[in-house]
Amino acid sequence: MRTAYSVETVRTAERELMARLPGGALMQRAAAGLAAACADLLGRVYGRRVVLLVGSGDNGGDALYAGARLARRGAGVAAVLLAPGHTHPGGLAALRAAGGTVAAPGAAEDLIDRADLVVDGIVGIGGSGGLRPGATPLAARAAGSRAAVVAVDLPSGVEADTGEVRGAAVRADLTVTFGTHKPALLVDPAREYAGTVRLVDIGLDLPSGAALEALQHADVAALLPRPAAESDKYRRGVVGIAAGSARYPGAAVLAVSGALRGGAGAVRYVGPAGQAVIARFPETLVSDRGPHRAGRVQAWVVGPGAGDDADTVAEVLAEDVPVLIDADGLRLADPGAVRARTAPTLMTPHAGEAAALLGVAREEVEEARLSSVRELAARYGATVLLKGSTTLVAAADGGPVRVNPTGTPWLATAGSGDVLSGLAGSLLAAGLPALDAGSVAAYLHGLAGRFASDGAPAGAHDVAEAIPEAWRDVRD
Ligand SMILES: NC(=O)C1=CN([C@@H]2O[C@H](COP(=O)(O)OP(=O)(O)OC[C@H]3O[C@@H](n4cnc5c(N)ncnc54)[C@H](O)[C@@H]3O)[C@@H](O)[C@H]2O)[C@@H](O)CC1
Ligand SMILES: Nc1ncnc2c1ncn2[C@@H]1O[C@H](COP(=O)(O)OP(=O)(O)O)[C@@H](O)[C@H]1O
Ligand SMILES: [K+]
Repeated sequence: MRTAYSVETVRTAERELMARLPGGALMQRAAAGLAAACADLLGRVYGRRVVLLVGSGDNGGDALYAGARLARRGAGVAAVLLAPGHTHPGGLAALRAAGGTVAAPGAAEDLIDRADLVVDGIVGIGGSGGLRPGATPLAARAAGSRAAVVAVDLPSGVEADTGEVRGAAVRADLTVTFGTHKPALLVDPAREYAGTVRLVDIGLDLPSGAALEALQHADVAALLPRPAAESDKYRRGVVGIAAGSARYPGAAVLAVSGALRGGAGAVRYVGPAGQAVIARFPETLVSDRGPHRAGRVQAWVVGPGAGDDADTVAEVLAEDVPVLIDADGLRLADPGAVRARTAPTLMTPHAGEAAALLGVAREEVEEARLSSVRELAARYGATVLLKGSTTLVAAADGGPVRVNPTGTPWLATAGSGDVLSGLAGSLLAAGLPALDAGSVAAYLHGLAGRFASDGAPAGAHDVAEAIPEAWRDVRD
């Protein structure tokens, strides 16, 4: 499991460690890791031109000490001091002692244009808000130059704890982060500014309460349902799909296609698209009765392509089994009925649907994905999976938010959300708790999207067909 911790937790862990180490030792560890990453990127250090953008805090100190290490290996290193009266004194002395220089006022732009590497030590976890006016043109110049840009700890200008970007920010090719990932390195839009992320171990002792968790293959493999010798289809779980309408029969077919590959022993379908479903998937148990009388299921999926069928949504919400609400179901569900449920509820909005539920503009959700998903989960007393460029899954009672690492923008294709809802519903029916069902489904779905597209456009049905390949990839 990959984890990310809040700034507050990082600071506490740093304080505890610093109390046990000689003064400055932690910064030396950070600077050594940073210099090594820069050297790897440069390939050859001797004769290279390096520009350090140095802010007023310890982030600038890291950059200066790393610059000193590169200067000792023969690089030409110049520091641009953004707050000249407030530069880390030890770092500056080390740079000078190693033969590095401080850029003359007005020389920064030219230096950046000729640099091989620009190191962003403007601000790290002490930052708030976007870049200040003095730094903005330098960050833009670096982005437009041929130099590689390495961010120290975080790309300056992003919000460490939320992944929000509230103004100008540095665009890095590589971010070298210390001790642990910070949420901004895993959550869009900030994640996109970070480039590749390299974690340097500085010996921090972190507690169990991470802000974010990202499942990896081994975690998912341990959670995947697997049939035992004595399993039968009912013991493996039956998932009910209440989806589709005369207008959108395809949503039902796609939800079923995901459900059939999600580990449940059987898929039961109720709704007006039974003929389309059975024509494509003859193994589906199609019922022409409402959810209440369709026969036992261990979890329901309601909403994909449901049109305006509010009665079916209400009927499903009244069932005392886990329920996944997607698409039209999110709009039709009575919030009071969702909150009143005692069995698990998993809601799977995209940013537009989440915005409608929160009563804000879509852009606000996209800019603040982490706070949006937490807010929705708390308001509805449900587990919420927010889809999109960074898929997040939050439980109602707080705790670490799961961030999905496998997605691909090729998944942004009509109907792929329907496949995800069926897949996650199937995992719920197989007995996974809602947080696990949502995050495992997102993981497999993202991987299936990658396999299905392999760099070219793919349809939602291709994604569904690639789920077994994703499953095997995780299990192997
Ligand atoms: N505390 C520690 O033990 C360690 C800290 N390390 C480094 O120290 C950094 C944190 O250092 P600091 O606490 O000094 O904080 P920063 O260096 O991140 O920020 C320092 C100052 O920058 C100013 N600032 C805030 N927002 C700004 C913005 N948007 N634009 C420009 N300036 C802004 C503020 O005056 C703030 O106090 C970490 O990110 C990491 O790079 C590492 O050396 C590892 C050890
Ligand atoms: N930019 C993106 N990067 C990665 N995944 C994305 C992106 N945009 C959409 N997705 C994924 O594609 C799927 C689309 O689902 P959804 O928006 O519900 O579409 P539909 O309603 O057409 O099925 C979701 O799994 C979502 O996370
Ligand atoms: K930085």
